[in-house]
Amino acid sequence: MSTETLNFQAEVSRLLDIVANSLYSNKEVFLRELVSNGSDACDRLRYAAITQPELVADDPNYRISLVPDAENRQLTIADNGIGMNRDDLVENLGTIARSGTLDVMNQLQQAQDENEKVNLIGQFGVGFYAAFVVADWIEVRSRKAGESQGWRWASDGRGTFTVEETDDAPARGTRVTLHLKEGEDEFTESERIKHVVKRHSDHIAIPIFLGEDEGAEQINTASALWTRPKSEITDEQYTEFYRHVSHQMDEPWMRLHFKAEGKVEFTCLLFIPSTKPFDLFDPQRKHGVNLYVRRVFVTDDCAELLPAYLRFLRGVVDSEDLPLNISREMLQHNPMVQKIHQTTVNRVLNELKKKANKEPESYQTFWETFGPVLKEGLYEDPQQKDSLLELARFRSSERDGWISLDDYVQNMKEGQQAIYVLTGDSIEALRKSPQLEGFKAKGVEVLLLADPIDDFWVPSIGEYQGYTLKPVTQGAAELDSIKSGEDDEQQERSDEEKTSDAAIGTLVAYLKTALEGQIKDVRSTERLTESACCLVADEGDMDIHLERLLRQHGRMDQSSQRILEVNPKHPLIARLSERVSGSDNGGGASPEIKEAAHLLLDQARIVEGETPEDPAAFARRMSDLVAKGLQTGPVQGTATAATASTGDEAEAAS
Ligand SMILES: Nc1ncnc2c1ncn2[C@@H]1O[C@H](COP(=O)(O)OP(=O)(O)OP(=O)(O)O)[C@@H](O)[C@H]1O
Repeated sequence: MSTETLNFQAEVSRLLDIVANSLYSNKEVFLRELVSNGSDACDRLRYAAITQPELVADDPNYRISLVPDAENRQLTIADNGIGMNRDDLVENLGTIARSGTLDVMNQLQQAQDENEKVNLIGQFGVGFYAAFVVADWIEVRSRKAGESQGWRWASDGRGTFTVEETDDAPARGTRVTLHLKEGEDEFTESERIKHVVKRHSDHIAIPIFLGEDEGAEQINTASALWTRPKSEITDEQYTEFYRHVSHQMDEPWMRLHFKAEGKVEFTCLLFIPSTKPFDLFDPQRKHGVNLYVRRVFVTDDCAELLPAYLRFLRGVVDSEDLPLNISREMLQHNPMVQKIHQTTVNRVLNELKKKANKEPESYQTFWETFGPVLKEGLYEDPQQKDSLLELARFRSSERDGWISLDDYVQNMKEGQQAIYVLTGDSIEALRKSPQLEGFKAKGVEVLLLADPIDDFWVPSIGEYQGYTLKPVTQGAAELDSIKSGEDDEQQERSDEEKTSDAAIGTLVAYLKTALEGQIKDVRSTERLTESACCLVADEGDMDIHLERLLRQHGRMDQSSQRILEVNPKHPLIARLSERVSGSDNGGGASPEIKEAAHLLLDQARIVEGETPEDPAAFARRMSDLVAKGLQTGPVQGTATAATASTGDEAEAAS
């Protein structure tokens, strides 16, 4: 078969440019990446050989060899792992098959800081392509285990690569030959190579040799890192291992290394990254923990091993008890896997609690990065609800920074029966929500929740320490029973206000009639202090923000009717009450007031982040009122009950 010349996927070409520039200061990592690929290839073959021992019969000892050739300025990285055939070469070394490719490419182009770029590249697993930082061109010769045909792939990393059959491939596995650029001779020097391997690849469990002949020297420890005693592992070795398993280049934020003994025996070496992996919100929600059985890699895709809400974990779980030839299907309902799952979740959550107590500031950065994922557990894992609630941190209407539920409970007012929450699209918008006004006036703290997941877990939580979690947008505001410490003043005000109770009652009745069919009810509220009106959900109805989210995602097509609450102390409402109840302007329902009723509802909808049901009618009403306001001349002073009615109504629309 003749030579095929193929184009790199467009993203690969762009990536190659970025890699060449941004990895340059850290170029020795190419060796780590290629050794890591060789090790993965051996791991995969070892697993395949459990059911097909003939694949390795003539060469059962896995190894990686680094072969420098100073004379020709070449370095070859060879492994006797699984190998690649033509299609594998084209697919693996010509494209980036990962989801989220474009996203990361865009982030890469926008990244300013070198470290940020290196980290993004690391998350992406550019692995192999890093070799173009030191090589002009690269040849890959490979023969897949169990196949007879060998293949040669070659490229100078400038847009195209070639693939052809070759007789010159290894008996099994892959040989990557780097034709080093001028000036990169250091990577043919034995001492330099040994140093780089010791530094970045000592944790690799497959032996790495310098040279291929009889006298080849093994230059790594070659025992699985997680099996070594903790006291013998340095921080650097842990970090390099983390980078190997996570394909990220950042520092791990936390590590957890333990051996579970008892009914089920296994070793765990887990890490939490310090930066967000680019696919954290990928719909597949896969975790990054590899399953090994007695040091043999089995799969990186055992969903049952860990819950999706811990998918930011990276590392390995190595079981002593599972059968080596276990299939995916068998893993699904395996009681040992379930036990490993439970034990590991408990250990991770406990470790997080310790971190939260000992290093609260560092814990907050973790929470900012992974809190939205951890919160998924609040409705997916009822067993861990209490632990997760203890770990959760929140923004609050009363304080800056993050607070825990315990902090909240300690700050509750006398008579307060619930933990109040408000969900929405952003913390900034929530801080301005009219629903908070009454709570703020009484100094009652409200938790502000702006992650999409919040709408889902809040209803499922029920209580924390005997207090119900309650959205402030739902039900009556219950503020009467909470003491603010200003009760005398409150008393005085309420005497004064009683006079207008009847008038407000009439307005409420009138609004109900005017807006019939559009709302469930109208009521006077204490919830508001500055705004004229707002919308709330009836007790037992779905939260307004949750409903909007579901509608946006096509999971719901109807919208529930809401309750319009009006603030009796607001000048506009007071003036409307007077007009409706009667003495001036003939009383009752003048067309002007009917228009105002619609404007009240529409402004409440707008504040809620919704659109008026009939935007054209809203615009017309508003223009009419403003025009009338202008005809009667400038409005004097601030809006009070004595202000011209048209001025008030114009304000209703603003
Ligand atoms: N020595 C090798 N033997 C067999 N396959 C290899 C080898 N080197 C690379 N590959 C294949 O090429 C793919 C891409 O390698 P690359 O180093 O670019 O990314 P990677 O981050 O290692 O990929 P992944 O994270 O998916 O393992 C690998 O996933 C593997 O399938």
